Amino acid sequence: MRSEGSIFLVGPMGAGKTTIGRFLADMLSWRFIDSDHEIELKTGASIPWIFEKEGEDGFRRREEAMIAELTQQRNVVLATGGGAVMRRANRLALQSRGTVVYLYTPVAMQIDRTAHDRNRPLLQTANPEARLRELFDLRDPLYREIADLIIPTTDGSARELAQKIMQTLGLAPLK
Ligand SMILES: Nc1ncnc2c1ncn2[C@@H]1O[C@H](COP(=O)(O)OP(=O)(O)O)[C@@H](O)[C@H]1O
Ligand SMILES: O=C(O)C1=C[C@@H](OP(=O)(O)O)[C@@H](O)[C@H](O)C1
Ligand SMILES: [Mg+2]
Repeated sequence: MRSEGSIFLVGPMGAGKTTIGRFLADMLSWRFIDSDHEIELKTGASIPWIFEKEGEDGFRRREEAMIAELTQQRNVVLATGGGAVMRRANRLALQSRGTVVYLYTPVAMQIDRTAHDRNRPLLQTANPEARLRELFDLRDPLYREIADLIIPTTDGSARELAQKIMQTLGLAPLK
């Protein structure tokens, strides 16, 4: 396991990648980058808009280009989107260029954390729970395949989980 370079957070929607990533970057005084946010800035459009106009394939193309770029940066905490691991090129980039942390989160908890958020196009369906279960079955093995570290998010606040990641990786807080 590498204790230098960058930290890449992977896991399903509602795992807390964006929230924990911010705390972690702040504690390490590293830059925080959210892949989805960067895609929105570069495209000048929201994630739902991209899915609507270009379909999931269009989004995945943009995401792959973004992950290729962002994984080259040093000393950053990168929150990926939940589906980034679906593309092999992304898995290779994440695995080879930094420390990958899988935020393991059961489906029931993902449901609780995403229920009121309309910004995840894949969950705008009659049965979001079934969709999350389907995605979990497909993706959990891929998250595990590239993870250097697996942190369950079932206990602890986002801040506490960021602290736990830092301690487990042997990284000292700068503040
Ligand atoms: N450990 C946690 N405990 C409670 N709520 C959390 C935790 N981590 C994240 N959340 C909440 O869950 C929601 C989804 O978090 P987010 O960081 O957007 O997840 P992701 O980026 O993995 O999809 C947010 O409202 C966030 O505040
Ligand atoms: O799981 C997915 O396929 C997606 C997860 C989202 O990011 P979060 O995991 O941060 O919600 C976002 O990239 C997009 O809506 C697709
Ligand atoms: Mg996110």
